[in-house]
Formats: sequence, C-alpha cells, structure tokens
Amino acid sequence: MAEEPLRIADDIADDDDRSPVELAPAVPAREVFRRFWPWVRPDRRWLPVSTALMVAGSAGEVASVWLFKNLIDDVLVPRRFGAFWPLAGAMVGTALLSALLTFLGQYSATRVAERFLLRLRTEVVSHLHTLPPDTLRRRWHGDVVARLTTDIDQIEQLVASGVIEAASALISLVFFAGAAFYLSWPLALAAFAAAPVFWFTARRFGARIQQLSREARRCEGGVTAVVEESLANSDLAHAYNQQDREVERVRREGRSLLRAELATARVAHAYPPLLNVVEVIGGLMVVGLGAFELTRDALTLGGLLAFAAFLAQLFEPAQQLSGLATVIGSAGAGAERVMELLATESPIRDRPGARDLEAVQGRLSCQDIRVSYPGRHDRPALRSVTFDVEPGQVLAVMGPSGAGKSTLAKLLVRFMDPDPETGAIRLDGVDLRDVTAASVRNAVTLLPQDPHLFHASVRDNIAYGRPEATESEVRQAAVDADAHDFISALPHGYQTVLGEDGLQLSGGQGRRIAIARAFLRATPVLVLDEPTAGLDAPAARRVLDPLRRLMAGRTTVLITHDQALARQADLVCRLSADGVGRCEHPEGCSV
Ligand SMILES: Nc1ncnc2c1ncn2[C@@H]1O[C@H](COP(=O)(O)OP(=O)(O)OP(=O)(O)O)[C@@H](O)[C@H]1O
Repeated sequence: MAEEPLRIADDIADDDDRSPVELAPAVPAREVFRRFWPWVRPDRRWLPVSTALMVAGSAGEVASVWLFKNLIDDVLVPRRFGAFWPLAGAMVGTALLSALLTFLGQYSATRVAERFLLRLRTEVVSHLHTLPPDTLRRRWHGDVVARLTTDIDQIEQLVASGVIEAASALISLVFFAGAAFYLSWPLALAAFAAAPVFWFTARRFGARIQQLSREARRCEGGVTAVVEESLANSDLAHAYNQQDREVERVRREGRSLLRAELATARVAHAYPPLLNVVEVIGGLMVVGLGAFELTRDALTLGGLLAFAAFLAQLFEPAQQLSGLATVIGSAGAGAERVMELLATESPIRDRPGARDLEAVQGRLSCQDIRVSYPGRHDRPALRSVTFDVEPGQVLAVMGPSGAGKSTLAKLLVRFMDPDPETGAIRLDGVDLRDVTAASVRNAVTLLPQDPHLFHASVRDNIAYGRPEATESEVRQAAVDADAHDFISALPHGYQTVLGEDGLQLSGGQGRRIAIARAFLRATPVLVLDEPTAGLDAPAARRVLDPLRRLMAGRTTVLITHDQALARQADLVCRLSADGVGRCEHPEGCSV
C-alpha cells in the first residue's frame, strides 16, 4: 500500500520518458481543501478576523492615498499652507492605524498557519506511529522527514495563509479598483485592460510550476534520505574508506535536486518579471491617458498622482492572486505526498470490540502458525511452529540466520500477526488477535538487540516505558540491572544526557540500561532477542546476571545462538532454515 503510487508510476515509466512525478496524478485544489480542512477547522473563526484586519489595513492605505491627493490639490497646487497641518495629522493617524491593523492581521494569520502546521504534523506523526516498525522501515526516513516539513508547509500556504491572503487580496483589489474607477473611469478601464493577460499567464505558469515543484519535492526527499542514511552509517563509511562514495551519493541526489529546482526557478522567476513588463506598459498607458485627462480638466494633478498610487497598490494584491496559481501547484504536489503517507494502513488493526488483556499469568502457546511477509506468501518466514510455555518458564528459540527467530519476536508483541486461516498465538488461552495490540504490549516486554538509547537523560532512558516511575523505582531498576554503579560515576549521574558532549556508553552498559528499562516495566512476559549478541565474553557475563534476575518468575522467550544459554532454558524451539519449528526439552526429548 505504502509504495503504491511510486510503483504505479514506475510501471508507466517503462514506456514513457517522463519522471514518475510527472506521471502521477496531480491533486486539485478542491481535493487539497477537502482533505486538509479538518486541521484548519478549529481556527476557522480566525480566518475572517485576520482577513478583516488585513482588509482594514488596506482601507487605511486607500485613505492615506486619498489624503495625499487632497494634500496636492488643496495645499501644494493652490499653495495654501494653512490646510497642511490638519491633513498632515490625519495622514499620520491613518498611517498608524493602518500599520496597527495590518500588523494584527498578519500576526493572527501567522498564528492560524502555525497552529495548522502543528496540528497536521502531529497527526501525521501520530499516524506513522500506528504503523508497525517493518512498514516504516520500508520507507526512506529522509523522505518521510521531507514530507513532514516542506510538503506540509506547502499545504499550509494554500489552506490556511493562502485563504487569508487570497481573501484580503481580493477585497483590497476591489477597494483600490473602486477608488481608481471613482477617480477616473476611462483611466481605470485602460489600466484594467491588462487583467486578462494576468489571468492567462497565471494559469499557464501555475500548471507548469505545479508539475516542476512536484519533481523538486521528490528530489528533495531523496537528498534528505541519502544524507540521513549516510550520516547514520558514518562508522561503516569510515571503516571501509567509503567517505568519498558517500559524498558522491549525496552529490548525485543533490544534482537531481539542483536540476529540478533550476527548472522550477526558470518558470517561477520568469513569471514576476513578465508581470512587471505588463505593469510598466499599463503604467505608461495610464500616464499618457492621464496627461490627456489633465489637459481637458477631467482630472486634477492630485487625482492623477493618487490614481497612479492606487494602481501601484493594486498590483500587489493582483500579483498575490495570480501567485496563487503557484501556491496551488506546490500545495497539490505536497498534498499528494502527505496523503499517500496518511493512506498507509497498518496491517495490525484491533478487531472491532477487541478487549484488553488483563491480569496476565504468562501461559504462552503457539499452535501451528504460519507467517509470511507482504509479497512473500510463497515463502513463509515461519511455518508449523508449535510450543506451550507455562508461566515463569523459559523457552529458548534457536536456529540459523534467516530461520525466523526475530519474526517470532515480532509476533509476540504484535508487530505482525500469523497468516489468516492458520494457527494462533495465545496468552493465558486468549488469541492475541482477539485483544488490543496495546494491551499485548503492556503484558510483553521486548528487549531488542539494539538498546535504542535516546538523546535524553539516563533517568528518562530507563523510565521510557513508565515515564511516571518515581526516582527510587528508576534507581532500583538500575541496581537490579547492575547499572547503578556506572550511572553514578557519570558526570551528572542519572541526569546525564546520553549523546551530549560525545558521551556514549559501551555496548554492555547500553544493554544494562535497556535491561533496567525492562525491569521497570515489570511485565509477566519477556522476549529477549539475542541479549548478549555483539558483546565480548566479560561484557556478556556482566549482562547475564541481571538478565537472570529479570527472567526470574517471568515467562521468557529467549532468542539465542548461545548453546550454553539455551541449556538453561526449560524448553527449546529449534527453527530450521525454512522456518519450520520443532520443540524439545534442552536435553533433547520432544515436548
Ligand atoms: N521486513 C521483512 N520483509 C520481508 N521479509 C523479511 C522481513 N524481515 C525478515 N524477512 C525474511 O523473513 C525470514 C526470517 O527473518 P528473521 O529476521 O526472522 O530471521 P532470524 O532468524 O531472526 O535471522 P538472524 O538470526 O539473522 O537475525 C528471512 O528469510 C528474511 O529474509
């Protein structure tokens, strides 16, 4: 599902030279509004308020220009200085009021825009967190980050600030145009002859910009993804002397982005100067006609200058409105990518009416399950796996690489479910598919190989699964995990922020933090995925003691390659290379 839009586009691309983005369907503005309006809705009352304030600011500008006309006609031309002071006072007052209203309008528009961004970004992130890790891993993280930043920004520029700007530009346009017509309708008609040219160019340019900016956004996602992956694997790049290759990878993606951005810039930056040419021609026509009107006394000098000022003011909202085509184009491109993220569904969904698992004892059974990854139904990762583990017993799971051990761990925390129409995994006799995934995860703690340390204090890292834990509970968990001594020796003890000032823990210390985290959760079932893998013998020994304490009295599924560790288990499940499970007592008698 997640990959679908690109896959479809790739298929088409086989017999077409255009890029996938050019071929993917554009999202029309109406659809962008329909999909993203719910995140604007809580602030919808502010849209007219911001628009009204900005329009009032524009009205103030109209009034200022009108006062300027009076200044010329009543003070400068007749050389009557007496009328200057009241006019000057009125002009300053109007300018101040107009500045205040414009400020308030723009501030409230920014507030609406930022609150929209906050809501939508949080919603997309919360949707991403409904997806199991495998579904997320299938995507480039950098590309997801680009969708959460640039693409969401572009949607905002249409559905929140775009609405306010368009409405206030439209109303300002009416104000300035009304004032211009009031001053001299023949001049105004001449000036407005340029309007169809604006409209036509806006449409042509808008469509092209939409197409180009979609390609640019796709390339930007690629750059972010490669930079992120490259930095995340920097130790490998250094160790294998592949830094230049990593730089080249980023440069290659960057070149595609450069090409796409330049193509967009050629169109987007050609547009305003072209409009300026139209503006100059329109202005000259007005001056020529204005001079004619002056000679036949149909217009005063102040009137002509005020007219020119209105016209200049009018071009800004006109340009804003025609720039809307660009905004619509970019928002359509961003919307397509964000909608695709939101449409990615989790393969793990609670059944309607699924209840919570409660008061779990820890009797774990697995009956003849088969498990396949998406698109690999012909080659199941696990099949015919059966075992029964009583509360408090330890089941060691062994098997060669690729046999399906980690897949079994994923099933036990419901990152995946067994294939439909096959057996079930039961906890205290309840099929895990019949209860909520959250309650399964409340009963089962997974200790993955990677301790997953966050850039946060040691205390917060330990309390990750129970943020409300008291300081003494956190400390006790660290003591139980044999981590208290090295934590106390850190510069700020439990408040030391990991990763800050280059502070890294050793592999064994990291594991013990993770064990402390598991102690604090204190669930009846544990899944340990190769808890000593990657550690040297002394570090592994330091991890084993706290692990034994952790496992005591808890049903434990222990994935391991270590024969010595497996011998201490109550049961052993051996998975063959093709994912078939066979269970036995450690001594070799079949269960
Ligand atoms: N996300 C995935 N998508 C598709 N196939 C997968 C995925 N994860 C694992 N597999 C496949 O499922 C099979 C079992 O993988 P799994 O990771 O469970 O093996 P394992 O026994 O844990 O291996 P190892 O000891 O090397 O960690 C392998 O053939 C693997 O290629």
